[in-house]
Amino acid sequence: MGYDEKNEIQENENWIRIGDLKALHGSRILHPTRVERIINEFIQGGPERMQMVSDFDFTITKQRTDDGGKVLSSFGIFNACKSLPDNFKAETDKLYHIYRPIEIDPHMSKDEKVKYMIEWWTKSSEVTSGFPFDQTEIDDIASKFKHALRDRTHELFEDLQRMQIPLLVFSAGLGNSVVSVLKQADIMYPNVKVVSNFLQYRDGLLDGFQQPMIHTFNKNETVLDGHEYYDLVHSRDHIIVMGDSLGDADMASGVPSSSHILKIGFLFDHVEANMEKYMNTFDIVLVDDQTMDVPRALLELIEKQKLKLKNGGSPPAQLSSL
Ligand SMILES: C[n+]1cn([C@@H]2O[C@H](COP(=O)(O)OP(=O)(O)O)[C@@H](O)[C@H]2O)c2nc(N)[nH]c(=O)c21
Ligand SMILES: [Mg+2]
Repeated sequence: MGYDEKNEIQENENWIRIGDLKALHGSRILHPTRVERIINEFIQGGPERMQMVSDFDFTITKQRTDDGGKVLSSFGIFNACKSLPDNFKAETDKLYHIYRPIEIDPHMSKDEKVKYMIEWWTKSSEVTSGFPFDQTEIDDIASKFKHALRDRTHELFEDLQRMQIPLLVFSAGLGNSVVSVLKQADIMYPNVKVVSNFLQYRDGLLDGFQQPMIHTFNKNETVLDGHEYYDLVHSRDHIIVMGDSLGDADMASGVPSSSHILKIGFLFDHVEANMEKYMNTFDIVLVDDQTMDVPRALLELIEKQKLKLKNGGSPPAQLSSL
């Protein structure tokens, strides 16, 4: 059943109009009435019902930096490590050129792609084996990218921590790089969980990635089955999903069907060619927005309402920047 039909909450004097939300003024929204309704549902449900799920590469990191510097992906950070054997780069490049076109092939179905993606991650894991490797190499390179996080990422993570809202950072990339960037940026708070591919060691040598393998098409909450994180969040049915790739929009599939999900998509490349697909996939499309201002504005509304209820009256003045 579509969200519009449910009409669970009533419009009242606290109803927030989407047109009044300054943070959304530059965004593209296909179904504003639906988005307005979800936002109001989130506000009335409060932080206790919220969870956030975010992609890492080019969602928590920027798609474009102020100085034009390239931002490496989590796999890119690993590949830039100096001690990797000579044949490693050649082999991973070869795999990339075979499988990346399949991953983004608009003519192949998702079901057909899955087996190729499993093949890619499996071969990549095999190549990442049999040589010594020290995590400090990743840390040295990752330290350069702690400044490439979207503007106000620190504030967003602080908001989530203060409101005790769990954040799942989902990456089909390399978890060691993701965690390293977040730790060095001092935002790896206890409410942040990274689900990704982590390096595994055997007898002091690399032994591929740990299970379960996270690839482009299982990057969603179904892989959390049996995971302790699932127990923590499965009752939180108000979900903000953030991503920069179309596949990121599915990251919350696997949560109960009654959940209300608001998907925010960051669009940067080939804006005109991609716009229609992004608008059909994400509820809110942000074009070349290198900040966390929109998710923060939503959280601010939720927090403001909670404080208002607590104080039994008006919200405090300092929370009225919207
Ligand atoms: C197995 N493998 C996958 N990728 C890419 O890494 C991406 C990670 O996927 P993601 O976590 O969805 O991040 P992103 O979409 O924000 O980048 C995939 O979409 C693949 O294109 C890979 N990239 C590199 N450099 N090396 C690899 O071995 C490799
Ligand atoms: Mg991404």
